[in-house]
Amino acid sequence: MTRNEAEEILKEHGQEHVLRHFDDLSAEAQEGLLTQISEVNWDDLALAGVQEKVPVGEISPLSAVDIDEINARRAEFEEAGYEAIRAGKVAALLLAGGMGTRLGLDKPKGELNVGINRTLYLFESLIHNLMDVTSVAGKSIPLYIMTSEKNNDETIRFFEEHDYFGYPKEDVAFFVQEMAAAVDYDGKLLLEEPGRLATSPNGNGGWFSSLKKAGLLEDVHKRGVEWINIFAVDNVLQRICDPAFVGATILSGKVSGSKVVRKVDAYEKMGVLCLEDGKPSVVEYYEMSKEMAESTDEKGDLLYAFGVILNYIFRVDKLEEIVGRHLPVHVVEKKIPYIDEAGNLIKPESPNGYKFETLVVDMIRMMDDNLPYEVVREKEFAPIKNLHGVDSLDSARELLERNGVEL
Ligand SMILES: CC(=O)N[C@H]1[C@@H](OP(=O)(O)O)O[C@H](CO)[C@@H](O)[C@@H]1O
Repeated sequence: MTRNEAEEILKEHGQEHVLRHFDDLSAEAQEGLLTQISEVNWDDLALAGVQEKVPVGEISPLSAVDIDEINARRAEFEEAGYEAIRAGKVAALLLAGGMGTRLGLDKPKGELNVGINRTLYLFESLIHNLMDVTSVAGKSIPLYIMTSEKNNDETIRFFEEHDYFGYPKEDVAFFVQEMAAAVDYDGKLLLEEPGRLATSPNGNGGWFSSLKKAGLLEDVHKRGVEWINIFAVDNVLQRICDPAFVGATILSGKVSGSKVVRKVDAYEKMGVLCLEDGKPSVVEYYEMSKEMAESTDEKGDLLYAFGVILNYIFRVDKLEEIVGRHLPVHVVEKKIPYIDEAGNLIKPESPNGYKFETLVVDMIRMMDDNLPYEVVREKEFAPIKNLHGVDSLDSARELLERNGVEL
C-alpha cells in the first residue's frame, strides 16, 4: 500500500491521526505501518462499542457422556483412540499466543514456572502430559503451536533452549496467530509506537484460519492427520490427545468433541455447553442470562451443568468446510497501552478501548454436532488465570500436588 492509498483509506474512516508521525519514521517503519494499515479490518472497527448481534436461538440443556459411562466403556474408547493415534490421524494444537502479563511475567504465558522447589514450566508440563500418551502409543503426535507476533520468536527460542523438553523437534511446528488493531472508546485506532498500530491477537477463533494461512494445512494433509485436539496453554493438568476422549468422539460418529467438567456453581466463569435450535453450542459465562445460569431440574441440579475446559477435538474435513465462514466478532474492553498526541507512552490503569476477537466457542455452533465428554475436574482442570485465588497459580499447584506431581 502506498502512502497516498493509506491516506485515502484513513480519511474515509476518520483515522488520519495514524500518519501523524509518518515523516519522522525510518523507511522500514514507514513500510511496516503501511502494511499494518492495509491489514486493518474496517468491518470490525465499525463494531466499536457494540457487540455484534449474534442471533440467539432456542436454548435447551445438553447432557454429556458422563464419567460413569466413560469408565464403563473406557477400554473400548481407549482402543479406538490409540488406533487412530498409531495410524497418525491425530494432531495436537496448543493455543499459546498470550503473554503472562496478568501473572507478573513479561514473557509468553507458557514460560511460567509452576514449580516450587524445582523448575517446571507450563510448556514443559504440557509437553510431558502429551508424552504420557505418545510413550504408550509408541508413536509421536504432530504438535502445532500457535504463538502471536508478540511472543513467537521468544517461544521458539525457549523451546530450542530446552531442547523441546524431549519432544521430537521434527514433529513440532510453530505458526503465528493473526493480529487485530485496537481502538479507543471513540473508535480511533491507537498507536503503540509512533510507527505502529496497537494490535493484539485476534482471539482463539482464528486458530484454524491462521494455521491454514501459515501453509501448515499441507503438513496436516501430508501426515494424514484427520483430527486436531486443540488446548489452551493455561490448564496445566489437562490430558492432551487423551485416547479415551479421541476414541469416544470417533466412535460417536460426531465431527467434534469437547471436554467438560461439572461447574462448581451457577456462576463459575466457564463457557457452558447447551443446545441451540437443536445443535450443540457454547454460551460464554459473560453472555449467559441469570435465568439460564441458575435454572435447575426437579432434583435441584443445574440444568446447564457442564462447563467447557477449552480442550476440543475437531475433524479436519469439517474444519475445512467451515473455515471461510464468518465468525461473530466479540468486542472486548481492555487496557491498551498507547502513545498520546505528544508521543508519550501511556499505560492505562483501567480499560481505555476495545479489542476485537473471534472465539473458538462460536466454532462449536458451526459444527453439525459435538460430543460433550465429562472429565474429573480435580484430575484435568487447573487453569492458571491469576496468581492467587480462584483458578490461580496457587490453586493449580495444590491440584498438581494432589495428583502426585512433585513441585
Ligand atoms: C473463548 C474461550 O474459549 N473461552 C474459554 C476460556 O475462557 P477465559 O475467559 O479465557 O477464562 O477458558 C475457560 C476455561 O478455563 C472456558 O470455559 C471458556 O469457554
